[in-house]
Amino acid sequence: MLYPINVQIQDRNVVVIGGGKVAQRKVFGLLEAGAKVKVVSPEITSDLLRLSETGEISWRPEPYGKENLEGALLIIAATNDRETNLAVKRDAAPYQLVNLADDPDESDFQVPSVMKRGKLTVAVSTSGASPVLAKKICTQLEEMYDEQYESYLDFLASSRKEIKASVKDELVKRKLLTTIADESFLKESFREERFARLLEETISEEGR
Ligand SMILES: C[C@@]1(CC(=O)O)c2cc3[nH]c(cc4nc(cc5[nH]c(cc(n2)[C@H]1CCC(=O)O)[C@@](C)(CC(=O)O)[C@@H]5CCC(=O)O)C(CC(=O)O)=C4CCC(=O)O)c(CCC(=O)O)c3CC(=O)O
Ligand SMILES: NC(=O)C1=CN([C@@H]2O[C@H](COP(=O)(O)OP(=O)(O)OC[C@H]3O[C@@H](n4cnc5c(N)ncnc54)[C@H](O)[C@@H]3O)[C@@H](O)[C@H]2O)C=CC1
Repeated sequence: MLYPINVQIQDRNVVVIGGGKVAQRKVFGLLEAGAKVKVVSPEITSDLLRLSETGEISWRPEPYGKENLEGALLIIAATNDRETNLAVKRDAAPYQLVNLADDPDESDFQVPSVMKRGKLTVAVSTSGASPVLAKKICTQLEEMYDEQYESYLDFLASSRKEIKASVKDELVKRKLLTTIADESFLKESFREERFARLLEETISEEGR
């Protein structure tokens, strides 16, 4: 079974071996999350070339060698050469996580399909059974969780901070946190005001 985590990779080193379509898709996702990406491949796509020219990625125009893995937190082997991909897995240190684009079973991690709405991230995995289905489910989720969730999550984040800072009783705190996650707050046009009133009432009741 796979253990899902959301990794903070801002400014962390990630090495991508291979520079084709699959490598490119992985690189785009990694850059979005702020990773420092190095691509190792004799040839790369025109989009990757552009990224290397602007300095958004570094490119080593050479075939894979073991030394390329040094200092990487995550490694993606996305060449079209199975032997090379397997060599990457073999050469990696035990503390490095390797993704093999052509071998779910040998991979230490798999890249899910992702749907984002501001602070909301939904990652869908089919454990390699059907990446197409994973993508389709994300598209359905995008309709279910539309644009209004972006500001709603910002509201929830700031309200939750206020609740944690000002309400002492654990039960009351839990009740408030559950209340603001109710759909009525999603739809409410004046939710900040409604929340402020609710918090004020709760605090004054607690003080009694
Ligand atoms: C195991 C995994 C490893 C990994 O890459 O991490 C893996 C493995 C393989 N994919 C293959 C094929 C395709 N992959 C896609 C698309 C995506 N693949 C992604 C992830 C994953 N793919 C991981 C499991 C995720 C899961 O299932 O939960 C996504 C979600 C994320 C991403 O890649 O960023 C991204 C959707 C992006 C989005 O959401 O937009 C498409 C469709 C398309 O390109 O549109 C096809 C063609 C159709 C088909 O073959 O089904 C093949 C066969 C290669 C061959 O036959 O040569 C293998 C190898 C094998 O199965 O052995
Ligand atoms: N995980 C996924 O989402 C998917 C995985 N695949 C698999 O991913 C692999 C790559 O697919 P594409 O990107 O479409 O292939 P591609 O043919 O577009 O690109 C292959 C890249 O690998 C590079 N390469 C080849 N040998 C190398 C070496 N020794 N060292 C460094 N780089 C080397 C080439 O220069 C090229 O840039 C294939 O094995 C395919 O089966 C395919 C589709 C989706």
